[in-house]
Amino acid sequence: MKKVEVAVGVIRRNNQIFITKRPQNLHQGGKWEFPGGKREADESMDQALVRELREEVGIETHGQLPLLVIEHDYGDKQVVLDVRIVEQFSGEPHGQEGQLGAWVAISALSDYEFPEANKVIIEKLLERIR
Ligand SMILES: Nc1nc2c([nH]c(=O)n2[C@H]2C[C@H](O)[C@@H](COP(=O)(O)OP(=O)(O)OP(=O)(O)O)O2)c(=O)[nH]1
Ligand SMILES: [Mg+2]
Repeated sequence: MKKVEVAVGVIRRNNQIFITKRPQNLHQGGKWEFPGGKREADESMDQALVRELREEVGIETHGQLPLLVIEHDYGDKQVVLDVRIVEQFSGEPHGQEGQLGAWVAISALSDYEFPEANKVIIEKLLERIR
């Protein structure tokens, strides 16, 4: 099965992260996520993240810090998530495609339901604020 490469943005302001809810009809729908999406063939990961954050949450990204890369097999789909922290951006993030959005304290992220692959992302963020 082909691996789907996904650029994922952890949008951070102080100790809060902006998350959105995946539309029900999509893969892993109904769960919360860090905004992002598939890299297109003619793009770098950086470019893919800038485009996805513009399309999904309406911000302009000015800086990306690598956090981790996760490979996960959902059975029906194999993904490689390239997760970056975004602290430098302009505009106020909001669900630009009608999806719910929320600023959540890092310590409260574990109260939200995320796709399975996200467990390690949340663990790593928690380690950072400990
Ligand atoms: N954006 C995002 N995707 C995630 C997360 N965790 C996780 O397993 N995924 C998976 C779900 C999807 O299979 C894939 C992302 O694809 P996507 O549906 O967001 O892609 P996209 O925005 O380009 O949308 P489209 O091409 O389907 O319109 O990565 C996460 O935190 N954020
Ligand atoms: Mg997406």
